[in-house]
Amino acid sequence: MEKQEIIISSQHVSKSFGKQLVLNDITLEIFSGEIFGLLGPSGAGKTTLVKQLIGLDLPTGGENYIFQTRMPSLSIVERIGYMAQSDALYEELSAKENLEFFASLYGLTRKQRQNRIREVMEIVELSDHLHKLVSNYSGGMKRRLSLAIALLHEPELLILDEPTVGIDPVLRKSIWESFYELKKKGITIIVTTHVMDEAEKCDRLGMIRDGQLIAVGTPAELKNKTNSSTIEEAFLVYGGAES
Ligand SMILES: Nc1ncnc2c1ncn2[C@@H]1O[C@H](COP(=O)(O)OP(=O)(O)OP(=O)(O)O)[C@@H](O)[C@H]1O
Repeated sequence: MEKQEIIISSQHVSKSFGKQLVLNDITLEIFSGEIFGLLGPSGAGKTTLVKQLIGLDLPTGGENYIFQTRMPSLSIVERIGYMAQSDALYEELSAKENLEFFASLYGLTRKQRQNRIREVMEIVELSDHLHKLVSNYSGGMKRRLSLAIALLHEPELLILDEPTVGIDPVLRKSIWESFYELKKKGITIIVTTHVMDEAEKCDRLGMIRDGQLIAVGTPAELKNKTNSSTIEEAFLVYGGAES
C-alpha cells in the first residue's frame, strides 16, 4: 500500500494557562484524506489542541506542522477551512451577504463566488434560506452556514470544532454524507466531538482526556484492543488505565 502523506504533525505539544496544564505532551500524525476525530469529554482540551494545530494560538511547548510547514504560518491559511465552536457570523446580514463577505476575503472572483455559494449551500441544505437574515436562523442552521463558509474556498484540510452540535439526527447524517463526499475528493477532515456514535464514523480517532492523548487508532482497533463492544467502553478502559 502507498505510504500516506502526513498532513498534520504535532510534536510534543503542551499548553498551559497559568498553572493549569491543558495539553500534555501531545504527539500525533494525521494523514491525507482521512477523517480524524478528536474525541473527549467537555474540558478535555479538544478546542485548545485544534487552535494550536492551526496556529490560532501558540503552544507553550512543542511544535505543530501542517503541510510540512511549521505553524503558525500565514502562507497556508488558504489551504485550511476552519469552523470554530461558536459561530462567527454577521447576524444582521443575510446568509448570502455573509457568504459573499467571506468569499471576498478569500479572493474569489465574482463568478467563482456565485458558483461556490450555490454549491456550498446545497451541501448544507440551506439553498432555500439564502436570503434570510442570519438573526432569523435557528442554531442548527447557523452551524450549517458556518460549515458552508468553511467550505467556500475549497480547502484541502477542514478543521471542524463540534460541527454537528445542535443539529438534528437526520441532518447530522446528511452532513456526515457530505464529509464522505469531501473525503472522496481527497480532503482531509478533522472533527472534534464528544458524541460516541459520531466517533464511530471517523477513519481514526484520537481519544483525549485531561489534556492527554490516551489512545489513537481506528474505531475497530480501539474496541478490539480493549475488548469493548462500544467506543464509549473503550474510552473508559483507556481513561482508567491512565489514572
Ligand atoms: N483562554 C483560556 N484561558 C484559561 N483557560 C482556558 C482557556 N481556554 C481553555 N481553557 C481551559 O482549558 C481546558 C480545556 O478547554 P477546551 O475548550 O480545549 O476543552 P474541550 O475539550 O474543547 O471542551 P468542550 O467539548 O466543552 O468544548 C478547560 O479547563 C478550559 O477551562
